[in-house]
Amino acid sequence: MTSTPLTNAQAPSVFVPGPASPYQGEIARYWDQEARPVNLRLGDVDGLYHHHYGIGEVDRAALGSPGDSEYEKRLIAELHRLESAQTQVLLDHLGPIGRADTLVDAGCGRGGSMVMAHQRFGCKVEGVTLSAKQADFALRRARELGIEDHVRARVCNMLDMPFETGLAAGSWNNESSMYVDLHDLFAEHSRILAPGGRYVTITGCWNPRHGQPSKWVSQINAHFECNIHSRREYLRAMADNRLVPGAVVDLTAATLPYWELRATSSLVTGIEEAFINSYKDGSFQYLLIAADRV
Ligand SMILES: C[S@@+](CC[C@H](N)C(=O)[O-])C[C@H]1O[C@@H](n2cnc3c(N)ncnc32)[C@H](O)[C@@H]1O
Ligand SMILES: CC(C)=CCC/C(C)=C/COP(=O)(O)OP(=O)(O)O
Ligand SMILES: [Mg+2]
Repeated sequence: MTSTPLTNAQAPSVFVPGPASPYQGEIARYWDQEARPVNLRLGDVDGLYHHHYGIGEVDRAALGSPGDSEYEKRLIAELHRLESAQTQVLLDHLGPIGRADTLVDAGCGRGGSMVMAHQRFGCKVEGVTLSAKQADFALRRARELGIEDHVRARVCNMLDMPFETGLAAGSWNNESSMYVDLHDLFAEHSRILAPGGRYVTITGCWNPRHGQPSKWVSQINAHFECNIHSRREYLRAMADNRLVPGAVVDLTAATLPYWELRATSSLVTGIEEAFINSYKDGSFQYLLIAADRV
C-alpha cells in the first residue's frame, strides 16, 4: 500500500507514533481535545500552562473582597500562583541539579513544569505526552521563550521513553501516574535514571485505610478517564523497581485551600465537590513521594 505524503500544512510539527494500546489512544484524544477555561485562563496569567492542582494558603490580602471589580481576575491569579507553588515543591525534592544535567517530565502536559525546571536549574528538560496538541503547545512556548534548545516535548508513551539508560539526573510524574500501570512506570523511570538519581511524583491516591476507592474517587476516575492507584500500590511498585522513598509528604491539607477557593470561582468544572469531599473524609490523599534510584 502506498501512502500520500503529508503537505506542510497537514504535517504535525512533532512525530506522532501510534498509541501502544486502545486506552492510550483514548487518552491521547482526551488531551488533544481538552480546552477547559480553568487551565487556559490560569496559564494566560504568566505563560506557564499547568494541568495540575495547587497547594498552600490563599493570600486573602492579595485577593481582596468578592465585591471588588478586579476580584475574579485576582482569584484566577491566585489559583495559578498555588499551582506554580505546587511545581516548586516538586522541584525542591529533586535535590541538587546542575546545568549539565537532564531531567525527564513523564506526562508533561502543556509543559509548565518543564519551563519552571529549566528556569530554576538551567538544565535540559525532556518531556513526553500522549497528546500531539500538548507537545506542539509546549514546543511553541519553549520557542517563544527562546529555550527550545533546553526544553523539548514529544509525543511518546512514558512506559517506553526514547532515552538511553541512565540518562536522567531526575525524573517526575506530576499528576500523570494515574494513567498507567505503576510497575511498568517505575521500571521505566528506574531504567532512565542514573544510579543515585531522584524520582519525584505528586499524585492523588486512594487511602488503603478506606478499604477500596470511595464513590468520590470513582467519580474522579470517570471524570478524567483515569485509574487512581492506592498509596500502598505506589510504595510497593517503587520498592520492586529500585526506587527507595526518602520523603513521603501528605499534601492533602495543603491542597484543600486551593479547592475551596476554586469552588467559588466562575471557572468551576463540576469536579470540585468530589475532591473536597474525598480529601475531607480521608478516602483520598494528595501525596508527594521522592525516591532515590539505588
Ligand atoms: C493531568 S495531565 C498532567 C500534565 C503535567 N504533568 C502538568 O503537571 O501540567 C496528564 C498528562 O499525562 C499524560 N499521559 C497519560 N498517559 C501517558 C502515557 N502513557 N505516556 C505519556 N504521557 C501520558 C497526558 O498526555 C497528559 O499530558
Ligand atoms: C489528582 C488527580 C487525581 C489528578 C488526575 C489527573 C488530572 C486530570 C489532573 C488535572 O488536570 P487539569 O488541570 O487538566 O484538570 P482541571 O481541568 O480540573 O483543572
Ligand atoms: Mg487545571
